[in-house]
Amino acid sequence: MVVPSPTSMIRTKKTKAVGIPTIDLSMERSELSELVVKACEEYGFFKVVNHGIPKEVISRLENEGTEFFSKNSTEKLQAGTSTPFGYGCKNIGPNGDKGDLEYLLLHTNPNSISERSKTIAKDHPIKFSCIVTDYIEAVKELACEILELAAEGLWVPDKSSLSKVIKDVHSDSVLRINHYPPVKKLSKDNLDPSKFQNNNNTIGFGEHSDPQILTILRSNNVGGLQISTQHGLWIPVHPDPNEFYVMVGDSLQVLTNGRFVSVRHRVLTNTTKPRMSMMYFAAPPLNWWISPLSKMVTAHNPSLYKPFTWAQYKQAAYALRLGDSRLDQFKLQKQEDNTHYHHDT
Ligand SMILES: C=C1C[C@]23C[C@@]1(O)CC[C@H]2[C@@]12CCC[C@@](C)(C(=O)O1)[C@H]2[C@@H]3C(=O)O
Ligand SMILES: O=C(O)CCC(=O)C(=O)O
Ligand SMILES: [Fe+2]
Repeated sequence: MVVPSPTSMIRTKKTKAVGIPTIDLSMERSELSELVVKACEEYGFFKVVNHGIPKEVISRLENEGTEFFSKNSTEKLQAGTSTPFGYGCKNIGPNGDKGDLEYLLLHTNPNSISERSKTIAKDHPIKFSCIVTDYIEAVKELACEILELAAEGLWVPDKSSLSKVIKDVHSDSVLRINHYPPVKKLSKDNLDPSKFQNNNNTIGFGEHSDPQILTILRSNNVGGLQISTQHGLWIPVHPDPNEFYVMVGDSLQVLTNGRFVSVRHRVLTNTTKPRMSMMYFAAPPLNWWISPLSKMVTAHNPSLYKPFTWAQYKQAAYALRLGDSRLDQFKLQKQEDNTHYHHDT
């Protein structure tokens, strides 16, 4: 069932109610797949309930995050600075983007996790590594389930055409744990009403879309996340520590030939409480080609994008600023005959 969550309901100037869809995964499959497609088309964002991920899998990772971020900065820096993996503070990405946060960015490859665990959790690396791996396995399953429902709802002949990409052992998926300390100070910047709707807050994580296929997000009970509608209206997302939010990434927008939209989002900091969020960014292997699924391309609906590999897209993303529309450089001109750019599925 898609229900607008009351706390995220806001009214536009036209007094139209907008609410973030909530999808109950215990529902009947054919109905579910339609709801997933609808939410991905309208918002590129939805909440899932009855996801089946045990509470302990989530709380163990949350406790590890709390323990890590409560260390002093010298200790945290010993985890290795984010280039791109490791510990980062204030700096987001390589091009000068700043946020009021600190984070741990980990590749989901098991060898990479066990290596990083030795510096992140020096006194219990094996336990840390198991907790991170268990969480990743659980959210990967959830991401696959959602991608299979999406494929079913789109009537793609091979239901696993999207999920198999992130199940691949060479998948380039990433886990990020963000910690936003409370920010009280009012700077000149956040008094500019053209920039932010809530001028009591500073930007924790600037506006952007995620480049990957799908993001599975979970946070503690502290809000701050906002999503942008396709009309540019910012909607606050109510925090729910027991549930997950799903975001369509740029790559899924391309795979569906623009039918699904990657959601632009940002985080405003809280003035009193720290926010902690965990994101699993489901990505293909580096050498994997991203282009619209053949089912999504017809003579009337030609391909909107030039094919590119995930490595090429990542390179483009890392060359740009956080908020840049990095898909623009892969868009095809409308008049070109581009029906042949698609995957054979
Ligand atoms: C400024 C940047 C940070 C980012 C890489 C980028 O150059 C542009 C995209 C950013 C983003 C957003 C989603 C999660 C993330 C890990 C990713 O893959 O792309 C971040 C990158 C990052 O924080 O390093
Ligand atoms: O911290 C959050 O809630 C979202 C952060 C985010 O968008 C990101 O890390 O890509
Ligand atoms: Fe994001």
